[in-house]
Amino acid sequence: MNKKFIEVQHAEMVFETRKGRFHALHDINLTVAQGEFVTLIGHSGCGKSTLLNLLAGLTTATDGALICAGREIAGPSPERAVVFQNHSLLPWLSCFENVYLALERVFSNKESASQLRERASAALALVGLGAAASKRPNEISGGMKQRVGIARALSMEPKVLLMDEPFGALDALTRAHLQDELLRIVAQTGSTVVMVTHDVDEAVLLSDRIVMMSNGPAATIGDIVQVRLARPRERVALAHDALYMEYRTRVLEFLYHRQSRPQAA
Ligand SMILES: Nc1ncnc2c1ncn2[C@@H]1O[C@H](COP(=O)(O)OP(=O)(O)OP(=O)(O)O)[C@@H](O)[C@H]1O
Repeated sequence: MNKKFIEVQHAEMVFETRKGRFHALHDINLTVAQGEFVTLIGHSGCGKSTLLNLLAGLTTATDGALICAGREIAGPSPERAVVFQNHSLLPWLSCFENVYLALERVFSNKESASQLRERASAALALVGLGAAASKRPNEISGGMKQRVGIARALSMEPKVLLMDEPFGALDALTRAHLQDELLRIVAQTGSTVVMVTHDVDEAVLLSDRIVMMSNGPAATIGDIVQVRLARPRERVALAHDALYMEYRTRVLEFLYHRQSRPQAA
């Protein structure tokens, strides 16, 4: 297993704004092992999405280096699939067609239409949506829409799955259900995941490591918690687990004692 599958070295991000330069991220250093599940947590506006966007190649760091699978991240790539909070499905296409369209854009010159159809069906089955493949987004629930977004990302068989608060807009029960689904999917696919979250329980339940970011400007990694809870993880059993509580407390202490909420948030 490659322990340095993703490497972020001394990354800086400065935005040029109408009010001048805004130093969002400072000296970010992080390595992510292949198959590792890493969450980024921190107060609103600290730069979690900015860091995820750098990993996605949607923006470029103003300094430092970002490397994935031995190559510099120079732009977006299907190797690093992104799932956003807003599922961004095309409403006039079925679930199947939404996944298929994304596959066609990337792989149509390498794979036949029947191979792509197989891939799309397999990805929908993986997220438990095989039976809903022909439905349009307005015919399914918010949780199901988000699962289509995850299926679309997984259908690319990405090296890395980047998720920006993928369950942020869902109610608590749907969210819990999708977290369990994600645990199952990641166990099955062995995906490397970097996920932004605001939710401490979500971070402890899902992660191998929780990366805790300091408040901006010039936000950086304040501390990292290594979560040594055995997998598979079961949420009800963990609710009484002393180690789970300890990790939870460590993250809460970081967020509310060491980095209290910024005034403007
Ligand atoms: N394109 C941009 N131009 C200027 N400033 C930006 C830009 N993108 C982000 N910022 C600023 O960088 C900081 C970090 O933003 P970012 O969205 O990464 O935070 P976040 O931790 O993901 O927040 P939230 O949890 O609320 O989504 C914020 O102060 C934000 O205003």
